[in-house]
Amino acid sequence: MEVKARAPGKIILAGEHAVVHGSTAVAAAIDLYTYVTLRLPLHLDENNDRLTLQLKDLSLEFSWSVARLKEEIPYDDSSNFSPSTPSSCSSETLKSIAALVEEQNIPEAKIWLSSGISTFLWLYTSILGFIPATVIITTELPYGSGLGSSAAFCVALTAALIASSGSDKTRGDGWSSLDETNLELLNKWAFEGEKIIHGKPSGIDNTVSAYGNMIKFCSGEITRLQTNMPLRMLITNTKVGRNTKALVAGVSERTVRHPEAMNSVFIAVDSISKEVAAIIQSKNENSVTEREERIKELMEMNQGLLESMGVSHSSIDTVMQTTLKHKLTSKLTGAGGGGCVLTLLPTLVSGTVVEKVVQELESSGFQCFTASIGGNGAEIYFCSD
Ligand SMILES: Nc1ncnc2c1ncn2[C@@H]1O[C@H](COP(=O)(O)OP(=O)(O)O)[C@@H](O)[C@H]1O
Ligand SMILES: C[C@@](O)(CCOP(=O)(O)O)CC(=O)O
Ligand SMILES: [Mg+2]
Repeated sequence: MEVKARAPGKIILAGEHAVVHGSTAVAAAIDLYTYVTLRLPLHLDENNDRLTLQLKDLSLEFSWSVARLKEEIPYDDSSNFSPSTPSSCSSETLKSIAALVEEQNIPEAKIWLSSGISTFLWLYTSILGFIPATVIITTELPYGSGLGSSAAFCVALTAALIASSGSDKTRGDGWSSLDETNLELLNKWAFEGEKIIHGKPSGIDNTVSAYGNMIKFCSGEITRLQTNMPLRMLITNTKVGRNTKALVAGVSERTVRHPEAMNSVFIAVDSISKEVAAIIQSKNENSVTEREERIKELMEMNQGLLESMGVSHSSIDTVMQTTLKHKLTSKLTGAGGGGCVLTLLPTLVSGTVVEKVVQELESSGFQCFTASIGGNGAEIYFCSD
């Protein structure tokens, strides 16, 4: 049996990092996806007892004997493996899983994949149990750049696992969404996966990847945003590698050192995000240009506050200065420290200006692209046997 799933990356328009500390944030899905193909054998075969993970874009394959996974990963014998009860990975289990990942001799230059592979083993064995399969992953998202590759990976993988474990294998034509109950379940499991990669995620990335569109998010509360405002963003990847877990931990450490000052920052971010959400949703009482001007100013303020949290980077400053020369406003998106930067492209900005900005940014070694904002969330596809 073969099931495919896909889940989108995201941009955070306002509120990253502060959202981990209870502030509101606004995020939107983008049309860049992570795809998972899950192949389960039709009949269990004694000669094939392997769980294989192929990361196609990286030409890497990892494989474990299922019997060995069962020996090493603690599990509760009394429970039927069931996707219906999301639970956290204990530190004891994570330690055993990390040892299984370490044995795979991941190339040193790709060691950042370890947390993703651990997450794979944990989500797979928790949801499907110890059965052989081949799982193939491809992605259109850059890894570790602020566009939510970790969440798209967790969401797409969980969607494929839930789809293949469930009784409801409604075989619609092409890609179809999950029903509300499964979507909620998927989101909970994906959040548990994100915890292994991020340490202390807010849950905004997995939520927007699972549900799609545009959301306002605060302490796990989700508001789906409806908008008729054409929002165009240029995305610039500084290609400076960084790691969300370390950046999130850095902000928490700063918060311990300066609780009052940082809490004031988080309160300010909360107001900014709420205002961004209100502008995006407002129904034409202001012209698009006026609304864009207000969003521009709020992005500028949000970027200043992200700088005060210590998550910006000289490469981000370069993007800011380059775009500002053309009167365009930018802010980092995601965890910062490098990664991707968003630049608002107002409706009235000319194509020539955009071309010029892109040319300048690319001559500094950055990569620019646009993505469509606010598309579908997680989807599944049952392939005929
Ligand atoms: N397709 C994938 N396959 C395996 N691991 C992945 C994949 N995508 C993301 N990851 C994991 O997520 C990590 C990147 O997540 P993170 O630092 O949160 O950045 P972002 O989510 O912004 O891309 C990678 O180091 C890897 O462990
Ligand atoms: C910094 C943060 O707000 C977003 C991280 O996004 P990304 O992993 O950099 O794509 C963390 C979180 O909300 O979990
Ligand atoms: Mg991430």
